[in-house]
Amino acid sequence: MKQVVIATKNKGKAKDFEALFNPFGYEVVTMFEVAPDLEIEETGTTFEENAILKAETLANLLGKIVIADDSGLAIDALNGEPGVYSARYAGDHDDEANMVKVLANMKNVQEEERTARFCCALAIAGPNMETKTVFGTCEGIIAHEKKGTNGFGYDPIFYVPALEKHMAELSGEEKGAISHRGNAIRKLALQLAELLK
Ligand SMILES: O=c1nc[nH]c2c1ncn2[C@H]1C[C@H](O)[C@@H](COP(=O)(O)OP(=O)(O)OP(=O)(O)O)O1
Ligand SMILES: [Mg+2]
Repeated sequence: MKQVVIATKNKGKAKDFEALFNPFGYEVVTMFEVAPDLEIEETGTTFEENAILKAETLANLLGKIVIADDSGLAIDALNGEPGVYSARYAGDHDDEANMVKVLANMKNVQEEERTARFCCALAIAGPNMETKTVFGTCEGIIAHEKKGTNGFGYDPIFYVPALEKHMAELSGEEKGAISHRGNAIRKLALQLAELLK
């Protein structure tokens, strides 16, 4: 099977990418397989900067084409927080604690003010090519409680009005069709077949 290397150590994210790539005959390979001890510090202040950092670091190490994803949740009532710091919002990469913190900060926010979006910057880097980035978003509403067990991160508290479901109630395929990650990948689609051949 053809392979696509993703510079991630997030198993939920890797599953999202599998739903997006497997139908096209690509196996998803992550840092767990190719560089389990590599720690990439996310020092950027934008999603794009961090995606480029992750993609270029792993591409340089492996000498092959790598895709990286830096993503997060931007909540309007919290001035775009947690944003680039989504993974570290409540401390150290704890999805459960991050959701508790969002729900607490949104406690007194009225329905119409609960708008938010997931954002995803993808970077693709490799030998003898200029690093490219694309950006995708997915609009939704911060719910008052968690619902659903699929997905990862903030999916249980993110309500998707168009589908009348929380993101964590969607299958991988359903999520990919409307997600920030899916929307970003679709912007790369034309180049991907050429780059990953
Ligand atoms: O579809 C999503 N559904 C729910 N939550 C999501 C999603 N997409 C990003 N998020 C949240 C999870 C994490 O709190 C942060 C990503 O942080 P981000 O640094 O990009 O990923 P990460 O550190 O988990 O893994 P890695 O850097 O190894 O790819 O935004
Ligand atoms: Mg990260």
